[in-house]
Amino acid sequence: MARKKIIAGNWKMNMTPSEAVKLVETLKPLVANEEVDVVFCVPAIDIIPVVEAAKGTNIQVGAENMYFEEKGAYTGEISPNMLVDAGVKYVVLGHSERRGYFGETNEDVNKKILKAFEHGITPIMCCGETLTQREQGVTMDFIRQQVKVGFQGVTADQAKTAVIAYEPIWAIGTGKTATTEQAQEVCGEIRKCIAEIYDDATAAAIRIQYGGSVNSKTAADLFAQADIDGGLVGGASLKEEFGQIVNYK
Ligand SMILES: O=C(CO)COP(=O)(O)O
Repeated sequence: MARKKIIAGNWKMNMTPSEAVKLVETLKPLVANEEVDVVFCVPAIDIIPVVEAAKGTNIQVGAENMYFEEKGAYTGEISPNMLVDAGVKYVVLGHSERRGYFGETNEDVNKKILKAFEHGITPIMCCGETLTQREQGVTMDFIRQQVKVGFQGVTADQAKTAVIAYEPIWAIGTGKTATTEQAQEVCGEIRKCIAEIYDDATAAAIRIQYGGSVNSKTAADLFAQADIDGGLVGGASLKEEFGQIVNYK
């Protein structure tokens, strides 16, 4: 069965709650497309107003992070239950900004992925290499490790529903999109890695996005690649352009 494309916006640390509601109102008619899954991953404080503003539309709401404990003395963190109760369906985990600025390890990401599944939230696990790693030819070794550790203890049935976002760090926020060939090559390798960990059926079901300076000009070519099932979009998800990306065909 063909995989349904999933096109997600990652707002990062942008949009106050009132700005968020305005943006949803603007984008609502533009992102209408039942053929793809449309997800807005928004800052924690925007989740409740965005869920409310998106009611009755095809927009699903995601979080940008989540903690791996159920509750308790973890000042500043957000639990899976809180997200579920607020109406969240997806959570971005292991974004390179969280790994880079906040020290998240593959092991942390793994704990979060397991917790997300336990609560019925679909993880969007990010992976991707730095420019130095690409130049050194260790891109796939690095990503394989991120995927292997990230998915430790995840069952095949869970993995089938997961989303992996391949985001080369050198392409994030730089305006430098990976070429379609580069993006397809790595996404194809990630799918092979899933086949090795699980089996062909799991590899065929899991959705793999590309992220890194995706825009309305590059989306169609990227999303037409055999192993690219959509995108994780930063900057362009905050603009009307996101409507063109969702309706890339
Ligand atoms: O990090 C990204 C999405 O998670 C990509 O961000 P940009 O689309 O702004 O490059």
